[in-house]
Amino acid sequence: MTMPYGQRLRRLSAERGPLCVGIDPHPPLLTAWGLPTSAAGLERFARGLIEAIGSEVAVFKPQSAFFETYGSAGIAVLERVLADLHAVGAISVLDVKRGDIGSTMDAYAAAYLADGAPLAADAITASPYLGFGSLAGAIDLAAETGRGVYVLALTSNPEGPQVQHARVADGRIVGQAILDEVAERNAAAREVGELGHVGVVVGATIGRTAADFSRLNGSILVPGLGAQGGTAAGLAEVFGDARQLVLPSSSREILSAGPDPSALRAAVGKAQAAIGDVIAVG
Ligand SMILES: O=c1ccn([C@@H]2O[C@H](COP(=O)(O)O)[C@@H](O)[C@H]2O)c(=O)[nH]1
Repeated sequence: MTMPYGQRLRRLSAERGPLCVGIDPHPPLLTAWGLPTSAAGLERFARGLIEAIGSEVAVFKPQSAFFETYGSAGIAVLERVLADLHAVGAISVLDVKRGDIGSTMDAYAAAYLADGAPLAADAITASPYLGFGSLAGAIDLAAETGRGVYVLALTSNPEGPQVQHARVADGRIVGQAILDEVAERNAAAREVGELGHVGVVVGATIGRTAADFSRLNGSILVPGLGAQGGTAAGLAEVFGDARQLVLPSSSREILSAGPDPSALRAAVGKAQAAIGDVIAVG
């Protein structure tokens, strides 16, 4: 039977360090790497990155938008990137931020979380803003197949609080209500001392927060480091005692060190050291 996502993530983070490298092939990055802004350039960028650092990083997060830009050719590259990540033993979190009515969400789940699906990843990002319950099919399928779902809770962008800080009927902010829903889905894993398979996305940029992560028992994917202004040192302030759950994610800051493989490895090493000073995984 496949190992549950939470266990796989814990094991690999302990081995390689808790770092997620985002694969965000922005056109200016392709140009800076001396590559054409085409599906061929995209492929050399993404697969060259994995060749350089794939065996040293626990988690990669391909950003689907940059692959979709090139249509079916870009999606074909994404399929090969997901296969490469599997081959180097890294965890893939496909950043697709899907969210829809339940019946359609089930189809997205079949596309990304079912065994044998061409675009199957180890986890996806999902949006709960059609209601947390609409994600139930994806969360259930992920549990069955040893995969994960990261639910947007408190995002890194400045517009996020307009929705995520609004109050629900009992006075909690929406972001906290999402954290609490995720905690409920992870409660059974908590009882057996394992990390649950439902994670959340919380930006490194949100600053000091009253959010309560104490019952979460799931991975906290934390984008916003580097290019958006978040720092590894700031993680302690944002997450306090929950920082053991944090999976910091960095895209442009690391990618801009390429294409030289040794420079990419140095950028990864630097990020891992800075994160290691704040988070000890065991
Ligand atoms: O709250 C969120 C959720 C997702 N993202 C995504 O992460 C990367 C960030 O890239 P950087 O270059 O490290 O800024 C990107 O794919 C976003 O779509 C996020 O930034 N914030």
